[in-house]
Amino acid sequence: MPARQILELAAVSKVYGDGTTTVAALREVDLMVHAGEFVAVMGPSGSGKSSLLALAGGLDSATEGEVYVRGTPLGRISLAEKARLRRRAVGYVFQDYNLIPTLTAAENVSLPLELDGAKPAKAQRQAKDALRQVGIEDLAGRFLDELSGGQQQRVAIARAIVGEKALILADEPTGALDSVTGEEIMAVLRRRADAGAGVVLVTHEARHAGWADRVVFLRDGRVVDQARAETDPHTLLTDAGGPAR
Ligand SMILES: Nc1ncnc2c1ncn2[C@@H]1O[C@H](COP(=O)(O)OP(=O)(O)OP(=O)(O)O)[C@@H](O)[C@H]1O
Repeated sequence: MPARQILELAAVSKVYGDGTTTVAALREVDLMVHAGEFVAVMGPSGSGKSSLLALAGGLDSATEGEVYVRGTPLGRISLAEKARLRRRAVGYVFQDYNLIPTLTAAENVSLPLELDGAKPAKAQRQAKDALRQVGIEDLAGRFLDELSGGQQQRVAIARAIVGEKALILADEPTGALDSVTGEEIMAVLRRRADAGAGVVLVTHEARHAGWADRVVFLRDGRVVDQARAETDPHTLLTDAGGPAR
């Protein structure tokens, strides 16, 4: 049986702005991520990595092409349906965390589940488990402003993995973490993929890409290379100076 498709970008282009000030952030990108697959996206600054992730998570819309999450075309459903799909199926780690400062760590993680109708006791249990996976279970009752930057980043990761999301999208999720904790987070993402999630990680760190099944390399909004992770990701970085496709 073919692996279940979790995410597909089909000829997706993204243009920001209009008139004379347009920026083509993505150009006809095709990408498929299956259940159980961990894909790393690498590329120079401005190559379109965050744009790709935002489109995959339904936070922004494609200018051309279509994004499918579990087979649902995001461009052809209502905003309410998109919000529901995002809450249920997609975990997103934002670069700037996007946490709610007036809530505790545990509340930040359980809130999306409760908004989606989960019973509070179950949501709190799942939140605690997610915090345990990222190594900060003991900080569950702390408010956000009582946490360090790295601890807040771990709360953001816990919120993305809670409730067994089908698709986990992580934009540079370890910037505030020391290298040992960063590796632990990679192991958490790897485990989520092994349990059946599709995982897409944007990273500058070749070391982290080593946890992925596949590395997608972007340049000027185009996919220029896809390598199995056995390829040393450094090779991709040094090849970046070659001609665009
Ligand atoms: N909201 C926006 N409005 C206008 N241009 C944008 C917007 N967001 C991104 N861009 C432009 O689109 C291009 C791709 O940006 P994007 O943030 O996706 O790249 P990136 O590879 O994630 O970069 P970095 O590694 O620096 O985070 C860049 O030229 C950027 O300036």
